[in-house]
Amino acid sequence: MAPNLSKYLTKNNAYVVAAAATALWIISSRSRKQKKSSRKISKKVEEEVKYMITEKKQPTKVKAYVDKQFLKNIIKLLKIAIPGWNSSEIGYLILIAGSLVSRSLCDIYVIYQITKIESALISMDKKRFMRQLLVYLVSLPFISIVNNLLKFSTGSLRIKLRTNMTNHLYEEYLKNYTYYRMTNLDNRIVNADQLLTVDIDKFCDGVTEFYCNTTKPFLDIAIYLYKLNTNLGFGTPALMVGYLALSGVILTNLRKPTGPLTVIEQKLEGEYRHINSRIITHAEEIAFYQGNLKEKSTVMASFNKLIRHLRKSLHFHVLMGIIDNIITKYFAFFMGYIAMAMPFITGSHGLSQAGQEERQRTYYANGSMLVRLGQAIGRLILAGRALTRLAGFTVRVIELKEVLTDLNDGKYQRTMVTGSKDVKTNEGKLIFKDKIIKFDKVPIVTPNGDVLIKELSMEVKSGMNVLVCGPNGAGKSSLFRILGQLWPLLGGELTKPPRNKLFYIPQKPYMTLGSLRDQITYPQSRNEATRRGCTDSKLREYLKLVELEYLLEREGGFDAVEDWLEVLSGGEKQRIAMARLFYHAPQFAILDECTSAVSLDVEESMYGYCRRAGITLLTVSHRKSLWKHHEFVLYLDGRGSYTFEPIKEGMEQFGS
Ligand SMILES: Nc1ncnc2c1ncn2[C@@H]1O[C@H](COP(=O)(O)OP(=O)(O)OP(=O)(O)O)[C@@H](O)[C@H]1O
Repeated sequence: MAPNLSKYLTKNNAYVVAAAATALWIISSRSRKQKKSSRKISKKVEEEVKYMITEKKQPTKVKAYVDKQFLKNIIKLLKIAIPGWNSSEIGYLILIAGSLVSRSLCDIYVIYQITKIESALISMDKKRFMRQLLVYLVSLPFISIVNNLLKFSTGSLRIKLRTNMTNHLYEEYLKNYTYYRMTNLDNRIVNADQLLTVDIDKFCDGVTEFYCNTTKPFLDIAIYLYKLNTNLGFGTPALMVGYLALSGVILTNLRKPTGPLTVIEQKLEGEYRHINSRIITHAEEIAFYQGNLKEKSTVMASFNKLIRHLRKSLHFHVLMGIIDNIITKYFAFFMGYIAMAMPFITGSHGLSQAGQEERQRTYYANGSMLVRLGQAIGRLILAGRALTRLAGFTVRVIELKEVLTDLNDGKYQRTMVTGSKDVKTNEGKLIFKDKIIKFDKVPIVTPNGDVLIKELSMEVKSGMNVLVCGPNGAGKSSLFRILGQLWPLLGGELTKPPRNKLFYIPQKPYMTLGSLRDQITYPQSRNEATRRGCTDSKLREYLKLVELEYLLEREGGFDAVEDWLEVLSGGEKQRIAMARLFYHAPQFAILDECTSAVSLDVEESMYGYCRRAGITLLTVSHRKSLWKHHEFVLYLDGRGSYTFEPIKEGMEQFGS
């Protein structure tokens, strides 16, 4: 067991080591100089390029330690990931423990079997040697199956945990308008995509890894302690366990920065991904502006920030790795020798009476077990490292979970523009009633707390189209965000039809992933459309009304699947949105400058159809041509005042 190191201490070896160390020192000092100058440049670029919304926030200290709070948080998350005591997840946990026990037992069996083979060999007993070798050979497939059973159970558990977490969080995220509110009303979470995809996965990986890394060593330690205690007495294993406890405490304290480093790493990864995805989304606009160099500087600033952090993290991990190695590997061996020597030196357990061969056999069998005990202790201490990293992911996922819960309860948190007041949420009264929209002293306030209109009162009955106009930034879209329940109702009383009877067509047309049919029936699926009794010939009629029938021939029918946001022109997308409106035929429709790219004659026929179909329109538009389709006009002056009156002959018409 004892390695003989002195044989390596030769003069030639000393020269080689000294030369290697000098070369290493020269290379590392050169690269340090280069890194310093490149870091200076990248830091300068970074300071010039301000790109993330969070940079407005006060820097907060990240707390992600293995402490009481971590325990509370992880229990909360595990309750989601493991739905109950009789769930399949518990089954997998038991299966993992079972396969770990079997693996440890297999290891012990292999130790004994090899000792028996060696003993037969030393005794020159050919028959016994062949028999033991055969027994060993026969047992090999079984041992291999046991080892891979562990792989299967850990893999399955990981998938199960991820599925449960993802289902739960998406359920919350895509409930009502939470996904909208997370980015528009609350600014605690910046890159929800990173959290929902990567961080959840890493959290589940961390949990599974930690469970395996601790269960196996725990079981190993229990089994080996029992065996060693019976073979060599209490002193030997007790010394090792004492060592485990002490080194665990020291390392947990030294590793404290791992959690916060992980949180920052994931945040920076999220920022970097977000900036990259923006380039993909807005490739055409950037290309027309030839904005590649500007985009490159932004993306590189984000990348450099990430790399600087990763480098800092790497230095910390390397340093910790050195300490970990010393404590968990080399010093553990040192302690192992002392523990093993105890019964031999003191002569306890009758070893002084035993013969040379018996002492040798005891040494090999127990020595191997002690090595494995040392390894198990080392692994347990190293599992602490995974735990500190898991603390980082736990902070990220729990923050997402808490923000989702808050948003679903109507609670928002936002860093306010200096000087603005905190926004109180949902203090107004919402009444659902068919065929009427009535604002009664409703304040129009932005999520930043800026009051656009102190109190708005107006009543729109079915059949009375309203044109909404006013300068940019007056609050036209904001008014509809409150009507559409995206923004909170802060006061007064709002009467409106239920959500499904009010349809909103935004300034930027949205096309979903899917077929041409899906674009018209969005957000309803094909099955829902069929259930409603909608046929393809009806859909063709809607396309004809907006003069898009040619798309059917061009794209290959209603089932054609394309990236419609890319394939269709601006005007075509707006016309599809109108066809969508005809399909849904709501009581009221809000048209927020959604026909700006549509030609006048098509616009004319679209408004005519809405009138015939009994869809009441609230239109935001700067086009004079639309006045004739409306009975009332709401004018917001941009300074906090408004007028709401019927459109009369000879009235001054705003717009172009
Ligand atoms: N999510 C938001 N958070 C904070 N402020 C916002 C938000 N959305 C809009 N605002 C602000 O509210 C004000 C009104 O915006 P709104 O979009 O309602 O204007 P609008 O009258 O529709 O303008 P336009 O004619 O340019 O579309 C603007 O000053 C805008 O900056």
